[in-house]
Amino acid sequence: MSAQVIDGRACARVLKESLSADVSCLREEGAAFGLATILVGDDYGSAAYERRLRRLADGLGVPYQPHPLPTGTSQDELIALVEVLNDDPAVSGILILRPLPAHIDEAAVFQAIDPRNDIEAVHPENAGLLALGVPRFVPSTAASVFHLLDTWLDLAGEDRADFYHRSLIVVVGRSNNVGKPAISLGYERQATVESIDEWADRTTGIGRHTRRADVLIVAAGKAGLIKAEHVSENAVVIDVGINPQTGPDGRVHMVGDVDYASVAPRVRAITPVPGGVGPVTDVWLMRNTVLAARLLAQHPAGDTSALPEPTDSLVEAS
Ligand SMILES: Nc1nc(=O)c2c([nH]1)NC[C@@H]1CN(c3ccc(C(=O)N[C@@H](CCC(=O)O)C(=O)O)cc3)C=[N+]21
Repeated sequence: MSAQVIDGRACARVLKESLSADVSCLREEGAAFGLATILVGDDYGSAAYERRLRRLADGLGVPYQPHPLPTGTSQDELIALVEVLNDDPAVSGILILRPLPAHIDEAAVFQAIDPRNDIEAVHPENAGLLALGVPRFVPSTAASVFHLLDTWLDLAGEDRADFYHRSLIVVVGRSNNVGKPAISLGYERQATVESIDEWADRTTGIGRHTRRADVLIVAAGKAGLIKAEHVSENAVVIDVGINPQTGPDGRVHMVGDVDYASVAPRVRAITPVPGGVGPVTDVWLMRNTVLAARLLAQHPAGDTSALPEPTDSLVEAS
């Protein structure tokens, strides 16, 4: 039996339609909104992602400001740009692409973002709210992982609450932008959550942990890390990895952290790369940009003493 393929592109199309309606609403209301991205240097994955966002913003009619900066940009210059964007009424969401060059202290830059514009929840206030289970913004990649899971459960006729409640979710990778938020979202669903990284068990290997997973979320950034021997037959596998790899034809293409050819025939369901988590992430970021506009409309610039209480309506679509 081969796994069910969880179709990220189809899922993204549905999200995009409802987002289109939200964008029209914002326009009618005359609300200012838009996405600003900052890309320092020329990281391959970040540049590819930035191009995707540019196209999507265009297609949806979301005003888009790209800010490409040279690798040598200083931390002070970067923070100065963030402060300009914080005060720009035409910017509701700010995305700083990672990784930043080594001479820049990421945490210092993230702290400079106005929490109301912080659509990836990298500012300590928003990261803290997420960890406490009352998120203002849910970071787009982790949000997409659980949106795909929720949607697949509905299609499979599984009761969401019951499924999560009896499931062990194993998250491979502990990054601030994917692994840690995914753990929080798993907790929120009352699942049992285990967090490991690729070094979790140098002597016995990661299989001892991953083989027990009902849901395996892989965000380690290592091509082909998860092979058939690492998964159980009932597992639902979500592959967050997007690793550039040069094919025999000399062209670069993206591969996941899961060795799809060996794993897919063995498990219950799996997301492909490309066409899995990635396309949903793109749309979710736009969605957060629209949510940020609503938040800003309620609390205009200068009103920093009264940051809004996070509410459910600003967090989850369904
Ligand atoms: N602060 C920050 N947040 C990020 O979320 C972030 C980042 N920095 N830096 C770069 C990586 C990369 N990333 C991608 C997201 C979607 C696709 C995507 O949609 N990929 C398509 C196409 C892949 C292909 O080209 O074959 C797919 O998976 O189907 C790709 C890459 C987000 N990143």
